[in-house]
Amino acid sequence: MAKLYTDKDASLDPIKDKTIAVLGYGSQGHAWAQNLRDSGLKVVVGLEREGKSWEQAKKDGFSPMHTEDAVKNSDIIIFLIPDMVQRTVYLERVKPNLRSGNDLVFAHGFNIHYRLIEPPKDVDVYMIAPKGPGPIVREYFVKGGGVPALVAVHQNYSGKALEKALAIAKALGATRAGVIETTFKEETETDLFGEQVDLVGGITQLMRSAFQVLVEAGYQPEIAYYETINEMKMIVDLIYEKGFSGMFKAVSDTAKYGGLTSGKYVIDESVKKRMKEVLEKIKSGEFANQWVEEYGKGVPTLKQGVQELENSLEEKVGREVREISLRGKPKS
Ligand SMILES: NC(=O)C1=CN([C@@H]2O[C@H](COP(=O)(O)OP(=O)(O)OC[C@H]3O[C@@H](n4cnc5c(N)ncnc54)[C@H](O)[C@@H]3O)[C@@H](O)[C@H]2O)C=CC1
Ligand SMILES: CC(=O)[C@](C)(O)C(=O)O
Ligand SMILES: [Mg+2]
Ligand SMILES: [Mg+2]
Repeated sequence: MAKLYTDKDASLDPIKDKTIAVLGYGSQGHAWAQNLRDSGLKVVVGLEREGKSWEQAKKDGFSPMHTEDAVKNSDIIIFLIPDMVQRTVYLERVKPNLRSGNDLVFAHGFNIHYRLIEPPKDVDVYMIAPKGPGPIVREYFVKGGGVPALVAVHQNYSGKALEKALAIAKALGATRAGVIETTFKEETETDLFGEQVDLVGGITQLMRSAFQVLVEAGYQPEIAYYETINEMKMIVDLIYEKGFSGMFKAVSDTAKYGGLTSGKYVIDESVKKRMKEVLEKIKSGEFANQWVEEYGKGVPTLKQGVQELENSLEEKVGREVREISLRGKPKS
């Protein structure tokens, strides 16, 4: 197994006297800023303008400042703004204020790997990539746990980049679980692949298609929602805690037999073949170019997709069904 870093392998010493700028106060930003502060580190929040994030940061006890001021006042600069925004913010606000010996830190390798950001030689460039959504990074930390993370070093000017990456991972709570070392290339390509074919894209489409088949066949939408979408969480929780075999142990033999046979019939080799095409587009940079172009046009495809999803029957039914399910979910 890959080397696993846990709490005992990481120390906050290399960064305890540094000031850390967290740029962005969204999904990851709010979690990092608060976790690092609660771990005793000196954190400033840097934002472009006064708005929703600014207000939220103030509510959480920070005194947010404009991006360039946060950069001027810090040693370590963490990019927790959307991937497509990072290049412009880097060129306009960060680079002009960067000092030799500063650190540029990322939660995902996109901008460095695809060379949208090309840092000068005299800074450290490293990454701590949590393998979970921002709100969970905060929630687990508050409850005494942590979301696992990957660390990677792109540029090691100080010779201490890995130690600092592990220190931040520790302050985030990630070493309470475990941290594995990777490269910017491996993290970027696998993260994009996972979210596209599986975590975000694949699972959504799988559940929606199953829901639609039942509804189109005349079954009640609420029944279809329970069966194809709502129950997924319980199945995934079992996989998360006990693996596929553990999940199989919890379901009936009928489900095991039908699942094994029909599962492989529906998700067959042709699906794997298209997954490989997706991976190739990620590796070649084609996906990155496509996304940059889409962003430049004002994200029309993204907007249309989100709109279609929001207006779908599965979302409408889901809002009603979730109320019922959440009522039964134990509070903890
Ligand atoms: N969302 C997640 O759970 C995960 C995100 N990541 C990575 O973390 C980084 C941050 O992602 P998220 O937290 O999802 O970002 P987000 O979309 O939640 O970021 C919102 C923040 O960025 C600021 N922002 C938005 N547009 C801006 C603009 N044009 N100029 C300047 N600031 C702007 C907002 O004011 C807000 O504070 C990305 O590199 C992402 O790939 C990595 C792991 C998981
Ligand atoms: C939450 C996460 O890890 C993702 C899916 O990769 C992301 O939000 O980019
Ligand atoms: Mg991810
Ligand atoms: Mg991602």
